[in-house]
Amino acid sequence: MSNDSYVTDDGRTIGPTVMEMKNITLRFGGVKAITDISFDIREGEIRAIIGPNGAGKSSMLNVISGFYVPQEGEVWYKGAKRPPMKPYQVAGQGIARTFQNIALFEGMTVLDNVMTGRLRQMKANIFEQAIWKGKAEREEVENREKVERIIDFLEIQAIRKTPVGRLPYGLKKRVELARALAAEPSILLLDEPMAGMNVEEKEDMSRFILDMNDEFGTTIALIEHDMGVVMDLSDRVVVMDYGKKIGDGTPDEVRNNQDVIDAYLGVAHD
Ligand SMILES: Nc1ncnc2c1ncn2[C@@H]1O[C@H](COP(=O)(O)OP(=O)(O)OP(=O)(O)O)[C@@H](O)[C@H]1O
Repeated sequence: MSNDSYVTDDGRTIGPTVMEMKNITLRFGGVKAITDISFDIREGEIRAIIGPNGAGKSSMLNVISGFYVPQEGEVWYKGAKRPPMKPYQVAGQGIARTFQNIALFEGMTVLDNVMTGRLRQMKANIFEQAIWKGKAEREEVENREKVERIIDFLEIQAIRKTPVGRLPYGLKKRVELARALAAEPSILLLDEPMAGMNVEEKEDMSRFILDMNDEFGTTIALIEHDMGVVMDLSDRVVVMDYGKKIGDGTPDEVRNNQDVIDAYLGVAHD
């Protein structure tokens, strides 16, 4: 847990701890997917969780987003211990996520999909909308402005009115990112954002993640299988292997960690 701030070499401010995982253990019957893992996420940073197949990355992402409640350990968010919560409650606290298998409304346009990301911010209820049109209209205008800014930012203006189902994979991923960003999350969780992408798409996605963090100050936590892509992107990296944490630090620290090298080369464990 850290209360101080620092400025990175590229001029971004990394703030105090916003989320802390304390001694998390998660079991599925006899299988221990996560064993006693602790780490923190700081405001404004890009934090990656990496590891080989079956390391427990998805399980960890699902603990953060409330899909799984661990048998042991605590999740601390904004200075308070989080009680067991449903995923929608976690989302309500400002933790947005994307999914590896893209969860968009295929029949809806790009614009409408991104607008759904704003639902949490829409305060006027149906009753208020009926008796106080002005408030609902003002809200609608404000939501549209925010959404249009994100659409411009992610360079998807040209496909605003296109049904998502017609888009290629790389663009769908970008729309999903736009929708998550529209929620103005305190933490944005990305589930293997580069999976299934070609080199060019990976480069685009890396750039958007970096720019997003820079422009909106969004705190980003991502899980990724491919070690290469996250090293240029992340401020700090947690490395998991067989459900355990085997490394945690800057990309350089992690790259030179012998346990990490062994895990990625498939060296046998004790
Ligand atoms: N719902 C579940 N039921 C039972 N076992 C599970 C479940 N989800 C994950 N596991 C097991 O937990 C371990 C960690 O899996 P997890 O999917 O979290 O790893 P991962 O690092 O995300 O892997 P990958 O890179 O292959 O997606 C594996 O042994 C997996 O078989």
